[in-house]
Amino acid sequence: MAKGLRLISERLNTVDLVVEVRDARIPLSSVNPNFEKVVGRKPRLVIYNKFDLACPNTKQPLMDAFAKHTPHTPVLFTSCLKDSNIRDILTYAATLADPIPHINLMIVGMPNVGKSSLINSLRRVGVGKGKAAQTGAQPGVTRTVVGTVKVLEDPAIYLIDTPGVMVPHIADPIKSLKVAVTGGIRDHLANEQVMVDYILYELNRRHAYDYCSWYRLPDQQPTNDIDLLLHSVARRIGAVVKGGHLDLTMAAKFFLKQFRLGKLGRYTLDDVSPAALDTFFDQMKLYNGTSSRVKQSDPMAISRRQEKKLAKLAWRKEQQKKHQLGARRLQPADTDDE
Ligand SMILES: Nc1nc2c(ncn2[C@@H]2O[C@H](COP(=O)(O)OP(=O)(O)OP(=O)(O)O)[C@@H](O)[C@H]2O)c(=O)[nH]1
Repeated sequence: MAKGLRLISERLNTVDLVVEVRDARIPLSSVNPNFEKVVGRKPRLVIYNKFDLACPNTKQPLMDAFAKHTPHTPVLFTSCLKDSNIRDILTYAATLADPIPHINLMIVGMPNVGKSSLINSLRRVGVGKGKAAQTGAQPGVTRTVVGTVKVLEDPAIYLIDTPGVMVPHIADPIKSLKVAVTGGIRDHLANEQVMVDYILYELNRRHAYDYCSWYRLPDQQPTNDIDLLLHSVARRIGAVVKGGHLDLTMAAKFFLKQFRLGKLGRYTLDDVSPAALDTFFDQMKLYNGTSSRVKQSDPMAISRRQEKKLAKLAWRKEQQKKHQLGARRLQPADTDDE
């Protein structure tokens, strides 16, 4: 994480446009606040990738929020699998070509959001060339800066690939579950059955009950019981181990994969209501230093302020003491003078 941020900041001065890739299924949770501090006010294009897996209704509220809070930051919704809207990225980057003779783009984002896939899509669409970056279903495939790759001839546009940058510790357990179910955390670090339980909760909350018939749940009725679901899934896919027992881990892995492939439907797991988006943008402004408000949510910021305040108080007290001491020292002389 620290290495990733360091690599980004080292290359930043050679970059004309930062292309920040986010996962459209978790448009708020796939943002790394530390990254805001590093990239700050550099020209940026925000990409909501994997839009083919996200709820289509979330596009408009997100666009409205961008127009309201950061009107100079363009935002695009892409799918690297279908190369949809990829040309729009090149078209936007090309607008920077005057006066810059060739444009350097840097692709950044959390693990597994599709950075490498985007590089390959851009090359396919821009210069008709094949794979330049390795992709993978598990996070952390992009490890080092691959170098620069040309994605358009005229005007010349180059790309730098960077490793995914992950928040070191996501304090909010729901946020970390969202990142995990969308593939942002390596599966062996997150419990599959817990992830499936969360997906089940989200499906039920949305009354998305198709799973009941697909996996032949008893009486095709929705359930909150993860065991019941996993037993039905295991039976349906024939996940049986020695002795005829059902393999619930295999069932959980299967269900998770179905969700990630969009087979259970298109879902956006973050709240994109106007109020939630206002809060999100306000927080981001605090991180990248474009807000005049005090950073209440960051205890470090408060303690630093308090530290300064205390230092000021201590200095004043010191001055007062010196003053009093000086006054006391002067007193006898004054008396002498009398
Ligand atoms: N459905 C869908 N899948 C995508 C899309 N973009 C990428 N993927 C898949 O998501 C997975 C991760 O893609 P990568 O391009 O390797 O992601 P990355 O951000 O480079 O990942 P790291 O190397 O972990 O940083 C792969 O299985 C891709 O096929 C998309 O737009 N839609």
